[in-house]
Amino acid sequence: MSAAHHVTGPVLVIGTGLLGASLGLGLSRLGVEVWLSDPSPTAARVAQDIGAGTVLQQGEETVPRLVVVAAPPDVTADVVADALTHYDDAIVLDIASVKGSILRQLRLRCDRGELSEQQLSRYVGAHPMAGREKSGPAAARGELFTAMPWVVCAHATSSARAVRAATDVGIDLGATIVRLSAEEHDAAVALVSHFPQVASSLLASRLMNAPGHALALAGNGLRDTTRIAASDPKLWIQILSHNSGELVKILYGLREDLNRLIGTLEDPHAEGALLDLAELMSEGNAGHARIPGKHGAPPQAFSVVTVIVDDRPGQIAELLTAVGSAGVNIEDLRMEHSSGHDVGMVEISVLPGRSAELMEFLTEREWKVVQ
Ligand SMILES: NC(=O)C1=CN([C@@H]2O[C@H](COP(=O)(O)OP(=O)(O)OC[C@H]3O[C@@H](n4cnc5c(N)ncnc54)[C@H](O)[C@@H]3O)[C@@H](O)[C@H]2O)C=CC1
Ligand SMILES: O=C(O)C(=O)Cc1ccc(O)cc1
Repeated sequence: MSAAHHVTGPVLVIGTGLLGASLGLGLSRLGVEVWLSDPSPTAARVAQDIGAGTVLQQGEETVPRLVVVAAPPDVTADVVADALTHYDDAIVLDIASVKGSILRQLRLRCDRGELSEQQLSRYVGAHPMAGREKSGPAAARGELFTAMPWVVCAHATSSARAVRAATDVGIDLGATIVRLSAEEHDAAVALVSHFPQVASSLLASRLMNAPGHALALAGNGLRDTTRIAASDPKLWIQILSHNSGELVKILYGLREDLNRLIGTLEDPHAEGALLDLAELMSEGNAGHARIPGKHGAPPQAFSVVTVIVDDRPGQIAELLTAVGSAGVNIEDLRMEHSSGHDVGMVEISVLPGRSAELMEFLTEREWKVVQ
């Protein structure tokens, strides 16, 4: 398939894991010529097999217009520097989750004379705020970046051509462009990505020795808050250590809040203790309400219509078809199974103005709507 796009190939993707293969897949589908390279021949072959591009064979030369480095953060600066040196006209972009440490390593190379200013001007950092808990090319999705933020971090001497290319990749992949400096980026992701990862891992680690009967009671609250605890430790060790300065500032604040909470709960009957707890909860409500909705839209509270379905093949598909024929858009969907029962609860989030008519529509068609 070939569609209108801004990126001009050939594009060389170095590192063909989850992110590199997803990017290759997205650009290949638009008709851009994509070459793939990875020290793991298996990762490169799998990426090729899913349609992310063509493996660049050992010793084979290409003249890419754009190089995208999608390697782990630890090696990203080295791979970027090699690409800037080897391909003397290509724009080089990296998509690692941290930006400041990579830029600092590249600047150091300039200071040492290992990289010229002209070479550094062809580099721009980027970061798609899109991913999965899985790694490797087999988990790649061409639409991974659609409607997700794509941060472009131009540095003081990035050329206009390099910034344009980094932006064009995001636009072609359907992402939403955000421009930040590397410092602004690292402070922002420490708060909205790295801290949630640590919080989720800390929370889930409390479950390691939990008795089976306690885990059997787990509901969506626990599943929601521990989802990203399943992330790849190899990658996250690198992300957290590269952005430790920003993350530690947030953890100091958390430590203060935790100390305050522990103090309150140690004596919940003390004067002011309940007010303290109420404040904690309402501060949480206020923070949660500030998280933007889908596609960066303002936060929006949806109404949830809950339907009980039999746990048998085809039920969900029938329910979704019914919602579609009611002409109501599904904003979010989740399903809960109660263990030991052969029914499931489907929670359908819709715009608040549409829930009453959807409930009536489904009830009339004999769906078991929870009133
Ligand atoms: N996983 C996620 O959700 C997100 C990851 N990122 C960033 O994308 C980059 C790649 O992450 P994933 O694709 O998730 O990891 P991955 O583990 O799925 O893939 C990484 C690939 O890099 C290759 N690699 C290792 N050393 C290399 C080297 N020296 N040169 C070239 N390739 C090398 C590996 O063989 C592997 O195929 C990382 O920098 C990560 O911070 C960015 C946004 C989201
Ligand atoms: O799954 C999620 O909620 C994520 O936030 C995924 C993610 C992981 C790492 C990144 O650098 C960017 C995005």
